Amino acid sequence: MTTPLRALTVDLGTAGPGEGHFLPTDDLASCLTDPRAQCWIRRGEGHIGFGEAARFTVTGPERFIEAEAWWKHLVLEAEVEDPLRHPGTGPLAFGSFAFSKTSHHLSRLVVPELVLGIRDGRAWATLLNADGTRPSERAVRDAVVRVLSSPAPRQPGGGAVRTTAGSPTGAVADGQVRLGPGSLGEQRWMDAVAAGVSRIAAGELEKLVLARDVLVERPGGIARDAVLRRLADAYRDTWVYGVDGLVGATPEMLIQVEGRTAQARVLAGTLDRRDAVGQGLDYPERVLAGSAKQRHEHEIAIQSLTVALAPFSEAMSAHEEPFILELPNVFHLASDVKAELAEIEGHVPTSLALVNALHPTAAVCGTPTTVAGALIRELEELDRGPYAGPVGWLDAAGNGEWGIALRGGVIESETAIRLYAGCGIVEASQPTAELAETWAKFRPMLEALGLER
Ligand SMILES: C=C(O[C@@H]1C=C(C(=O)O)C=C[C@H]1O)C(=O)O
Repeated sequence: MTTPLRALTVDLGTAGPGEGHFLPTDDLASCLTDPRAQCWIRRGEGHIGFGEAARFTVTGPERFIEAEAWWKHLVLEAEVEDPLRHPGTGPLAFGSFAFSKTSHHLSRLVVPELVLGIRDGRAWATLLNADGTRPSERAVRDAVVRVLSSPAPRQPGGGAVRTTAGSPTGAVADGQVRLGPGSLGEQRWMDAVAAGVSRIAAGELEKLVLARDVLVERPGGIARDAVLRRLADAYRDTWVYGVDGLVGATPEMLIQVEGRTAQARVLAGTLDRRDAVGQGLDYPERVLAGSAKQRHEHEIAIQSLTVALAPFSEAMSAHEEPFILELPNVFHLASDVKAELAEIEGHVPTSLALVNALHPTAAVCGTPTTVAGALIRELEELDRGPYAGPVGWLDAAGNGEWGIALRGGVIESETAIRLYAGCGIVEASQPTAELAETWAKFRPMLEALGLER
């Protein structure tokens, strides 16, 4: 970068419908007017990025550190006017990182030209100029008006594909959405699970997470923006992410940093909601919190996070007992962990530095990490790409939110998207149950794509 970026953040006031609001909605997902927009949305708030001012791509074991160094340099050089100084205001990068250090997939930070955000009911926008000129307040407001008015938002399931009016899933009218196997068919994947169980029983490792992929082809086109809007609408308690071709709605937070406070949401232990129908209200509690297998799996996941976070923390707290996270497709055993970050050499670590220390947790890899990682490569026969890798954003101060890219997929062409789902395997795991669990985890994306299963 020869010319430093110049950024201006403008407070757009409270967001909401009706007179007196510059942003005429309090639901950020309805501002997903551009199919290529980058986004991070939860309960109608978050950020959407339009256009591109800068980008960094990287592979390998140092991907987080190299990306962090690039970002620090970029923002150090930039001229920033940010009267708000909230987490997410000022220059912001969306990011997605490969799960594996050996992946060919390009990890990336993408810095949009325009970021539109809502936080605690207040809207703001940041415009970045790459040509050395200072953005004016008028230019920021004009840019927001432009992205909101053109092109018009399409209907859910829209794009070139017509949808069946009144269909609860918006099933495609031409009935041509195809669901095909990924790198391993169902039987071979269950064989891999059985092999994983034997290796655990043999004492090689304690827990292993095995994933598989399926390919969805939609001849009328993958309507990326419509998929994201549907996920944001149906899965309000998840973080809905869209970074280039990677889209999904994750319930799992690797690390969230605001100033000196870091938070994580650890999940492990899953129950398909369909299996809970008619079983009584306390069924999820009994099956998840009351099961030694699920509690064991969960304990391993928490341990892996807290041990990795401890060197960066002055204090850490978590509830004694995990809680049940209720999503439209599954129940999870969940724990929130909060840490007060320590200053190291006069600085609080950036969210990306923490990602470097925490990824991969046992929730998506296993324990011990290196044994599980090698076994994943041996058994899955899959390059996970960005699936189960960190996805999120960071700002100039290092604040950020990095979810784990679960319950999502990668758009591979105009008409094809590859979906990924995995399960924690312990000694008591049964391949058929794990296969069923992957289908429950594919469900948010399948439904957003107009497929029911
Ligand atoms: C690996 C996935 O999910 C992870 C595995 C879970 C489990 O095995 O119970 C639960 C949540 C996630 O930590 C996935 O969704 O693909």
